[in-house]
Amino acid sequence: MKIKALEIPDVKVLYPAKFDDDRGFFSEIYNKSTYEKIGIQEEFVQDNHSLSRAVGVIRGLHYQCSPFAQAKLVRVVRGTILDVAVDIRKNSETFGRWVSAEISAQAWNQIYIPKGFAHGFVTLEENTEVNYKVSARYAPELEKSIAWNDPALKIEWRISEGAVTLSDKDMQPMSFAAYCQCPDF
Ligand SMILES: Cc1cn([C@H]2C[C@H](O)[C@@H](COP(=O)(O)OP(=O)(O)O[C@H]3O[C@H](C)C(=O)[C@H](O)[C@H]3O)O2)c(=O)[nH]c1=O
Repeated sequence: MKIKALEIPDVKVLYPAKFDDDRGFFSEIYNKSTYEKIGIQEEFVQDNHSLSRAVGVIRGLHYQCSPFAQAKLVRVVRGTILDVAVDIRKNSETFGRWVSAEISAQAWNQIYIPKGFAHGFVTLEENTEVNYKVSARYAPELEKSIAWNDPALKIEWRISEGAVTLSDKDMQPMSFAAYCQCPDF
């Protein structure tokens, strides 16, 4: 499988093989032993699927605190997202830096995001459906949000601020400065 390490090498873009034939195609979209060999050791315990109808839907930046911190393996089954991961590990040399990658059904790629990152994406096509595995169950009481448009992070979302659709939760996030006062990783 082709792998592309991003500027923060713990975050990887994966390109699973896709076997086309006259009937259509076949692809192993996850295989524990294959993924362990490339360093993805987590046991994934939950699969998520979200549909975002509009272009410019931003979901994020989210993370769960220990003991339910989540590694994520994200793919897109319809449409396209710009996926963003922010390093929020206080002792990391890339603390506060972010990486992004375009993940799409067309490219048939995936992005692996370890624990210790705040995660989000913006949809770049209508009716985009995202499937992702997480390594810990949903724990809403331990879930936190950092502002997607925090000036301290300067994330390039490729969408103008006026064209963004957010959940109520994502309209009341904490600032990155507030996170830095009491980091969770
Ligand atoms: C995340 C989650 C949500 N829910 C319920 C809770 C709400 O009633 C509803 C929508 O949840 P929320 O608005 O938090 O969904 P997203 O905004 O897509 O959240 C996700 O956005 C970014 C991309 C992430 O990386 C996280 O996986 C997750 O935080 O689904 C569940 O029942 N289980 C879950 O694991």
